[in-house]
Amino acid sequence: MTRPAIELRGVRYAYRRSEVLQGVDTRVAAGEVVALIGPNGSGKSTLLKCITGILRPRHGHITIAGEPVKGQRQARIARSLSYVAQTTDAVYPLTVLESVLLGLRRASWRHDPADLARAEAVLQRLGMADLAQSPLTEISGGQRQKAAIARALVRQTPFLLLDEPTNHLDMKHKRDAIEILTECAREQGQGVLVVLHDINIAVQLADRIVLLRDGRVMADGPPQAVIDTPTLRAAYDVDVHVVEHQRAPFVAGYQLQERGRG
Ligand SMILES: Nc1ncnc2c1ncn2[C@@H]1O[C@H](COP(=O)(O)OP(=O)(O)OP(=O)(O)O)[C@@H](O)[C@H]1O
Repeated sequence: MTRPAIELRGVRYAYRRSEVLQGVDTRVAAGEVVALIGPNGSGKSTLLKCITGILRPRHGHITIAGEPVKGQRQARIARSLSYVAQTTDAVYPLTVLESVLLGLRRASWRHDPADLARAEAVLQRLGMADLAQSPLTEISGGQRQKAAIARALVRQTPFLLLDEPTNHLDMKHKRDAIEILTECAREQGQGVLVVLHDINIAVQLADRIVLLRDGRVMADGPPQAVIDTPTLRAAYDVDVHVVEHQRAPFVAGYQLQERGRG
């Protein structure tokens, strides 16, 4: 039996006249981690927003476990997926714990003890238990990013979409985030789609990497099949060097351009 999946077929999206997504086909199956990479402006965040139903593509089809996103109410889509947006600025001084409980969006002012236990367990898992009572406006950018991840994890939806969830995190917290997202896929069978700029993290984390450039899928496959020197040079216009490290591709660095020397 095929696993439930998010499927995209021929997805096109334009904000105004310029088409930002130019016919994207890909899928994310339950239990799988897919990393979405590509240069700035290649359409990664737009693609995530199309899947969530925040943006409505002009052409193409998106289905979540066989149900078309088109025409579905946001609340219904939200039952199938959790979304962590790129910016996690705090506007309201909710505590970290309150913000995680908000992820459950219960229609009651009283929090169920089971919800509280679930939220506390997620904070514990992210190493944030000691910050539970801190206002979101008084914690660091990296801590706020982890609170946003916690808000998504507590919902335990079949699919998780995360837009650059590790960009404010230090090495240790990046490693923790990789481990937690891997657990979500392996142990809870969630399908994870994560936008990343750090290609080495994408290689460590993902079963498949989708490389987007100018709104088109340039490569889609296991890390070993997608990450190599010629592909990355073509995608990013940078003289990058990919080597092999622990039997996986590893971006070792890139050449700086000579500017005005000599
Ligand atoms: N609200 C908007 N209105 C108009 N154009 C937009 C809007 N949001 C994004 N764009 C444009 O759409 C293109 C794709 O943007 P998107 O944010 O999807 O790229 P991205 O791959 O996520 O980039 P980054 O890596 O910089 O986050 C860019 O050229 C961007 O300027």
